[in-house]
Amino acid sequence: MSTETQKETLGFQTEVKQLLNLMIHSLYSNKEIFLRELISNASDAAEKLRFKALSNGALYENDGDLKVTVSFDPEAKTVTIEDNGVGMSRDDVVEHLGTIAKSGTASFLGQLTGDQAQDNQLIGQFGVGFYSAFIVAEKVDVFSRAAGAPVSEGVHWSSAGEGEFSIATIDKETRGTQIVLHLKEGEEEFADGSRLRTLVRKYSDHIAMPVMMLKEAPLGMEEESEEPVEGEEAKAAKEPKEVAAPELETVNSATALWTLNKSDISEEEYSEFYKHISHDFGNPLTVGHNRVEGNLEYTSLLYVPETAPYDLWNRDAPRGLKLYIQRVFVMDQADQFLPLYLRFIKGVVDSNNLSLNVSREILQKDPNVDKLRTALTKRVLDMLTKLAKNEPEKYVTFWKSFGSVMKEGPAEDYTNREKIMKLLRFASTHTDSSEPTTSLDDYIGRMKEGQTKIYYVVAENYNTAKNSPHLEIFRKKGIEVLLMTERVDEWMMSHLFDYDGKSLQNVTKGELELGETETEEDKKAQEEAAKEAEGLVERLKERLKEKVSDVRVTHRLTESPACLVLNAYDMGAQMRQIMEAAGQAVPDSKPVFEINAEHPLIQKLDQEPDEDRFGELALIIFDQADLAAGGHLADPAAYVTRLNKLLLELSQ
Ligand SMILES: Nc1ncnc2c1ncn2[C@@H]1O[C@H](COP(=O)(O)OP(=O)(O)OP(=O)(O)O)[C@@H](O)[C@H]1O
Repeated sequence: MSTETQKETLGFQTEVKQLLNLMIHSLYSNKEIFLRELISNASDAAEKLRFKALSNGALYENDGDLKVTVSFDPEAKTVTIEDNGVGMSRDDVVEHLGTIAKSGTASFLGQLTGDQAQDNQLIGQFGVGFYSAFIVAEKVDVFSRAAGAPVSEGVHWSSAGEGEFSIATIDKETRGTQIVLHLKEGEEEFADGSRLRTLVRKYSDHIAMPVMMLKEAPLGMEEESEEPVEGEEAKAAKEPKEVAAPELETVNSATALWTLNKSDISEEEYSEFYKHISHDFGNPLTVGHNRVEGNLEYTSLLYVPETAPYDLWNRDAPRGLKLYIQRVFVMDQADQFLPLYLRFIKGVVDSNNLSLNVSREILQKDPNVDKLRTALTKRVLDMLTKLAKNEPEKYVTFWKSFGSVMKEGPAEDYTNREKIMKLLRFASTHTDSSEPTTSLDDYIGRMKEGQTKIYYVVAENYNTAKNSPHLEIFRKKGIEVLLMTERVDEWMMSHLFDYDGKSLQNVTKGELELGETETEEDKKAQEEAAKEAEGLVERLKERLKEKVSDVRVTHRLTESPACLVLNAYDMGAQMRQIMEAAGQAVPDSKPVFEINAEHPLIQKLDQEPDEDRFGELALIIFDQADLAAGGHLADPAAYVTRLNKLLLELSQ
């Protein structure tokens, strides 16, 4: 290696240090994956060059034979992964191998607890990558030169993975990147030809780039041709050979997985390819592989991951599919091909309809992109529908990871609204569990005779929802109610009005209508109760006029004395909190106060002659109704004072 100039030592970004630590510990039991990660990067680099060279052939520097080479030296205890891809400039190296550019990394790493089991789970959300080299290496040397840059602009990066790295400028004849791992003590097993071959075949069989290794001659034997040889050729073959330079051979299949027929691909191969493109540790939950011919020609290989990445909520984080055009890699994170609410999908789309001469800007204008997006969206929704139908348990796993993102769907994608609604899952009073397993179709299948609406409640958490006073009458009548507790629920429901001809009804809003599940007798009894309580209602209206828009006798309650009901078009508590937290002005609205005229406390209230005591008691019942539905009192201290006063009086 030529002399090094401009050598300097730099510190890793704090996040890199943390990540390195985490990775080395949590991946130790799966350490061999470093090879997959480095080969993935090398193969990506070669594919990137192929694309760039379409518009600038000089980048090939007369070597268009793209490949990845793996070699080893048992004496020096090294493993080397080399590619002749795009390579990196000095700035690229500092940026890519010294920092983590992904937004949200710091806050993700801030969640680390020091508890290994818990932290190991977290790393699963992050994805592996170059730094996995340090699982097996005590020192890593990277030699790189960007394609097209002069020989004198090579870079040598070196680090022991302990907080800093050195970087120097060198001469590098060949473009691309060479990564030399100096194996840790105890990891020498990797400096072995058959071990490496096995790993390449296991993990990197179906990447598009050939992975080359030196041919291994059988021990103690000259290499022999397998073809039967005759005559002159046979004579020549028997003559002693010059010791030729060792030859490289391709170790993997080197055919991009999605170009094969489904029937020729094993589940394992699908999983390995998923890890190759996603840098995920785990297996995918499900995969969809389709080849479509005709006007719109494409192959898609789409994966649903099992766990959500740490930055799922960052709607600006880069994501999307890997785009290939006529088998040539064009770009990562092509986010034009799926709507945002499907941003968790990983995969590849390979199309024949787009021009290889594309950029992100051109893609935005190409009508074929819209067609592909429509087709791929449908594919994903069909894939999920199939998963829900055939493997409901897996579907619940999916829903727990990505359900809240899917809930952005009905508002974002009007065309597919019905399909998406079919995929929604909720907790429900029917299952008596917080697991989101009930679909709208399940609900409809269990509707009572005469029931025309789908009832739901939105609350901060499962217990508040389940124990909400608003559910009392539903429980009594055996009518199921969906329990919604996610932040996006109220927002989503504000975009949905009906499903399969049944309207969706929030049980805490508007007048309660139970349709034909109510008998004539029920209705008569309600009218009578209302009449009897007219006096009390008037008194309460007067007393609470600052706080409520109306007071009426309820028929929702069987056990609680009172509840608060929102007017049909008012914003619910959850949306209100979200808007307020975002600093938005929220219109003021007063609830309706509904009282259970049969409740002993309400009857006591009715009989209270002292107007002051009546007022105090009314306020307590009002605040309690708010509390029971998960509300946050406007003046909690005043409530406590009133209640204590009452308790004292009672104990005297
Ligand atoms: N062999 C290589 N040739 C060229 N660039 C490389 C190579 N290996 C890594 N890089 C650069 O370093 C970056 C960081 O690599 P790393 O493996 O840590 O992240 P990554 O998660 O693989 O990145 P990506 O999400 O793009 O795959 C890569 O995105 C790439 O730009």
